[in-house]
Amino acid sequence: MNSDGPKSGKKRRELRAKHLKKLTSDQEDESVKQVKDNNNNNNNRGPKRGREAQSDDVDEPLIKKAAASTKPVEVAQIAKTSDSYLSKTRFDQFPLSPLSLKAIADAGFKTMTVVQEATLPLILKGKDVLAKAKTGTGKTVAFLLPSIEAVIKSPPASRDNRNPPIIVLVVCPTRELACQAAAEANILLKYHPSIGVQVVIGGTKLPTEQRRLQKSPCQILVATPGRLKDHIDNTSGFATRLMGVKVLVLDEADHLLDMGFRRDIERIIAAVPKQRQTFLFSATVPEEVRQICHVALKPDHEFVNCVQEGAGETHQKVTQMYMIASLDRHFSLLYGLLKEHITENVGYKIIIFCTTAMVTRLVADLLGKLCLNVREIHSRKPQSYRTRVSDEFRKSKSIILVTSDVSARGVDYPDVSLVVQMGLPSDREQYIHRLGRTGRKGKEGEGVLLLAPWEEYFLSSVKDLPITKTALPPIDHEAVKKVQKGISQVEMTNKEAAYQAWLGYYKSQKKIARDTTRLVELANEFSRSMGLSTPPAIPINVLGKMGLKNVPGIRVAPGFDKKKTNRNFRSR
Ligand SMILES: Nc1ncnc2c1ncn2[C@@H]1O[C@H](COP(=O)(O)OP(=O)(O)OP(=O)(O)O)[C@@H](O)[C@H]1O
Repeated sequence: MNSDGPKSGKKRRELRAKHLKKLTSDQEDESVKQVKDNNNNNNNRGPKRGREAQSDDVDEPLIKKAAASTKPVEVAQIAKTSDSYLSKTRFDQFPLSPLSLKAIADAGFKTMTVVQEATLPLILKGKDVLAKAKTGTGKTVAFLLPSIEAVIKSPPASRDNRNPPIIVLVVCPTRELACQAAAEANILLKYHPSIGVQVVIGGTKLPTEQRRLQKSPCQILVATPGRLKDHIDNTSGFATRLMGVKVLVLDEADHLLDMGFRRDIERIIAAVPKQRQTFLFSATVPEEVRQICHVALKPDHEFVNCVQEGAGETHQKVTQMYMIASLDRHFSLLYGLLKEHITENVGYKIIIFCTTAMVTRLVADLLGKLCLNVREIHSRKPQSYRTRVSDEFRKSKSIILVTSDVSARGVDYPDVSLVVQMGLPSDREQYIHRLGRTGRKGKEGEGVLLLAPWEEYFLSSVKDLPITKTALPPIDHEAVKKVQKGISQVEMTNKEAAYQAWLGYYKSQKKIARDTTRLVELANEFSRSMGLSTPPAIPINVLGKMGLKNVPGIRVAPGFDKKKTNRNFRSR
């Protein structure tokens, strides 16, 4: 059970929800592409300009492996002596603007969190910082507060400047996270009316954002990488505005520096001045990221590590369990698990992570048929819907959110009591971030990972975490029958899309995809778990793209809808 947060926390959450609404209210309803698709599709490039042209012409990626030049500032000893995410240091012990301090007091923050205490003095000294701190421990405020100081210290733009400089650029991997960071910034800016924050996140037509940027200029811009790159390429005067950047922040830095975002991040780094301060924050910083962080950070940057490796990477107060069961039992097990948690936890709040957008839709549909209070978020929902559901989930109790990885990182939903991960997480880091949606701000929580026997190998990547095997809960015959009835009521088109998406996801998992005949056998097992006696047929062009043509067990569909089928197997 979660302990209740202080009253001020509730007030702050309400404030943040209000800010979130304001930030996204002017977005149009439009089908949403996968966030990463934003990065890959670059069809609408405008003419190259200055720095952009330079960076675009570079064949070699800017990000190459090199020895990390960092001397880590280990603050693990702070974390060790206290189980709390809070330190004893007050914000007014640092030379911060009195107006920021006033806003911090209004927000109900009494003392700094460990990561804030460790990074602020270094940042105020002008250092670049790579910071690793557990999920839900206040990293957003840690980078926003000194960023606001940088704006305050910058000379105000002259009134007749048509392209007023953007001083702080914050890059986040998902739209939800960008909106949340901007909302947090607005809380800190309560008494700084002359400092503006804007988000550019996609999910709306580019001209709408261009008009908004023009109408209300800002010194702080929060953006997702794909859309930011679109603006660099297509928005008049935008590249000039970016030349004013003094602070660049990469939130969820390890994710932004991995392959899916790398090219976009390289473009963004090339579009801001070399003379700047850069902050990289995340709850996970794998060695590969340490090796390549020099592309964004100065050689003398500090690595602030607030986390002890291994067990220390997750919260002690969050119990972690895994269950191994054949696929045909997963839906019944999930139902049993949810019923048990709901009975034992008044005001429960559950997040279920699924592998892809279409599997998410299927699971949400099924739980809806089973009369559970369920919502869904994934990349195939319009942004306005995602924002509305996200808001509702943030404020509600006794509710279940089924989601893809668009909610895996950074999203700050208070009081989540249980996180269920169904199927293979994409990697160890993603497991940690998803789990981190519960147990935030020192609260308690539970995490359950539900795997099939052939997915058990994943456990070796998290063997240093306190995750223990748990017995399968007994599922009575009635419950199994209820689940079977529920799944029989789920629309056929949703099952077809889920099957194809499932196959696409596991085809991208090297260990499983090595033997394609086995992969298809497993997919057909998944199909049977949806109550289908024969697996859905897949269009030949999609099979070609997946490299699964002529694999035994696959059914080929005669015609194909190129647009629809491509999206099904890609999106999260
Ligand atoms: N000094 C503070 N005292 C109390 N609460 C704080 C403080 N600083 C931040 N918070 C609150 O802590 C919560 C978690 O913060 P935040 O979302 O920034 O965590 P995070 O470390 O970025 O997590 P994740 O790794 O999941 O992104 C937020 O609700 C935020 O408002």
